[in-house]
Order: sequence, then structure tokens, then C-alpha cells
Amino acid sequence: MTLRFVDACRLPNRFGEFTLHGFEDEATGIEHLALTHGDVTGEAPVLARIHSECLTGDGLFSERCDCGYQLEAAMRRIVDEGRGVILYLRQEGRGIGLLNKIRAYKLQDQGADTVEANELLGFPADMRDFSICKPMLDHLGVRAVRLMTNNPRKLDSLADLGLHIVERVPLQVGRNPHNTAYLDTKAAKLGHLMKPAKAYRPAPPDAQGADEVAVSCQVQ
Ligand SMILES: Nc1nc2c(ncn2[C@@H]2O[C@H](COP(=O)(O)OP(=O)(O)OP(=O)(O)O)[C@@H](O)[C@H]2O)c(=O)[nH]1
Ligand SMILES: [Zn+2]
Repeated sequence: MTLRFVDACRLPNRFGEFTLHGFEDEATGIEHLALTHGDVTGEAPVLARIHSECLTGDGLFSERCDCGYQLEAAMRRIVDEGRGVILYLRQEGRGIGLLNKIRAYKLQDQGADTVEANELLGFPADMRDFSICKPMLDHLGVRAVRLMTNNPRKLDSLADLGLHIVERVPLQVGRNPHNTAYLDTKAAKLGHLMKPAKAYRPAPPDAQGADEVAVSCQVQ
């Protein structure tokens, strides 16, 4: 794979001031993004999120998954910390693509779980390839990361690809009545490290944002 850096620009958003970096994987033509906040170069490990595209969760506010909540929480934590990086990888639907994810969601509407739905469509449970991450982080000058994730397989894949991960930072947010079964399947079948959840309680009226939703919904 060949990574080509295209350009970077300011990206202020409602959480803070980010720089948006655009890349192309020349082997596949896929465009990937990185968001940085503060100075991410140097020896000190950087708070990082490697986020797989989820148009439905990240852009359309879907409650079927936890992706949008995780993205928001990651941005808030990075801004609170003063520095950090998010790789936004264009690997929608754990790599099966958006239209196949819609097919998989329909099968889940009919009773399949998230793993069975992929398999019924002829795909493995997870088709993602994380090999672009190391060259992206190298380009940004990131040498070591504290990675926000609940997925131990992702940690193993990234470590095998040469990423220096000094710590896993849990990122358990956004449980709600529409994604409870999905999150439980991720824990049971895909090995995600999830603390047990209490029954869902609505967030208090003054709670805003992903972290607050998590606090109101999950056992700490
Ligand atoms: N095929 C498929 N993909 C899904 C489904 N729900 C979410 N996704 C995709 O799953 C990807 C996110 O993966 P997750 O397993 O939620 O999380 P992860 O990135 O492995 O682990 P974390 O770092 O803990 O978030 C995104 O690309 C979503 O589009 C689903 O039901 N079927
Ligand atoms: Zn999602």
C-alpha cells in the first residue's frame, strides 16, 4: 500500500480546534482522514482514536450502534487533554461497505445478530485492514499512542503492524435501547471489553453529549 498525503486545513468543530489531514491509499483509491488537536509530535504518547467510518452513526445520528457517541467522546477527551489524534478510516460497515451494511441491518431487523448478518451475506464478521494506520501516524509524527478502544483484536492487529500502543483507554459510551443487543453481541462474539450494563435509564434532562449519556446508562 502506498499512502499519499494530499493536504491539511483547519477544522474547528463544536468540540474545539482540529486540523484535518487528507490522505489517499493509492493502492485502493480510498480516501482516509486524520484529525489532530495540539502538537502530536514528540516522544510523549498521544491520546488516539482509530475510528472506522459509520455514516449512519457518525453522520445520521443512528442509535443502532455506539460509533457516533464514541467519535464525540474521543473528540471531547482529546480537547480536554490538549492534544490528540483521530484517524478516520473509510472502512464502512467493518469493511463491507455502506450498501451491504444496509443489507446486514435488514437481516438484523429480521432477527440475525451483527455477526450472523455478515455471514448470511457471505462476508466474515470483520473485514477491516488497519495497515494504513502506521504510515498515517508516521506522517503526523505520532510515535506512541494511548488508544481509545474496547476492541482487543484491533489492539492486536495494530500492534502487529508496528504501532507503539502504551495503553488502552476504554471508550464505552452511548448504550441505549436500540443498540443493547448489538453491544452485547460485540462483547460475546467479537471479544469487545465491555463492562456489564445496568438496565437503560434515560439521561437526566440537563445531560448533554456522549460522556453524559454513558454516565447515565452504564455501571462505572
Ligand atoms: N457489518 C456491520 N458493520 C457495522 C454494524 N454496526 C456497526 N458497524 C460498523 O462497525 C465499525 C465500527 O466497529 P466496532 O466493532 O463498532 O468498533 P471497533 O472500531 O472495532 O472497536 P472500538 O474501537 O471499541 O469502537 C464501523 O465501520 C461501523 O460502520 C453492523 O451491524 N454490521
Ligand atoms: Zn456505527
